[in-house]
Amino acid sequence: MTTDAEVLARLADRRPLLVASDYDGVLARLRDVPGEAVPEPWAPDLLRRLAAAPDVTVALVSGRGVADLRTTSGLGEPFRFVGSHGAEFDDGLDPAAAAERDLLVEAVQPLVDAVPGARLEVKPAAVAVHVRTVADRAAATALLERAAAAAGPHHTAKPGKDVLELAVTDADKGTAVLRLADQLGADGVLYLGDDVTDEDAFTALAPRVGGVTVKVGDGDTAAGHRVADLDGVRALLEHLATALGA
Ligand SMILES: O=P(O)(O)OC[C@H]1O[C@H](O[C@H]2O[C@H](CO)[C@@H](O)[C@H](O)[C@H]2O)[C@H](O)[C@@H](O)[C@@H]1O
Repeated sequence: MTTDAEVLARLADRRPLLVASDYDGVLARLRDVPGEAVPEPWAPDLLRRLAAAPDVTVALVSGRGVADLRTTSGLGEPFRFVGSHGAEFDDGLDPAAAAERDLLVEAVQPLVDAVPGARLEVKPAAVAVHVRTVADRAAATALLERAAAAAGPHHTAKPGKDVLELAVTDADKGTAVLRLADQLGADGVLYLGDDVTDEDAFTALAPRVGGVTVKVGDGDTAAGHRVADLDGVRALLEHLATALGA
């Protein structure tokens, strides 16, 4: 960590500081069953260490609903939670979204039931069609296409790792992170993410002075920095904690 060490040292001097991280694939290893994706053993204590530093806020920013994110991660205070790809802040979501989502469930559930290994996850403002455990990859691709068509153009399709989410809002992680940063009056923002929907956050933060974005893993990205995997996330966050004196 040569250049990155300098970047992190400069970031640590900025307060208030927002440390925002995607969950799945960054703080928790990807698993076949979403409910089993618990945090890496090092993550809770390291995040608490960061959050204990003066004027530092740690936020989890996920495609999961906030309630699911809290349950699966086992995390609570003092962290902030942004769920449903930015549609949910800590707790709140427009109740009308649930009714709209139920219509999506009616349209998509029969398609999912027809493909062995596929699973439909029902979230506060979206449904997620999971195909990680579909052995027939052509059938998996076809299912995602059919689900997108069944949802129609008035829903927001968000592709991810072996998943297609169909959301009833057009919220994204970029606007959500900027909103949280503005709420906090943040002078510095760190954002880590591994998936397609994290690109919205990387892009939103790119022009921001004091914004540092980190892509986890391979693939094209708008992020300014990259780490290879979850061990790289751990090293980076430990480095930041040390720079913060935490
Ligand atoms: O924004 P994130 O925190 O990265 O959440 C994105 C989606 O993560 C979950 O799905 C992903 O992780 C699962 C568990 O490891 C894995 O089985 C699945 O293939 C991945 O796509 C979660 O289930 C979704 O609701 C999130 O939107």
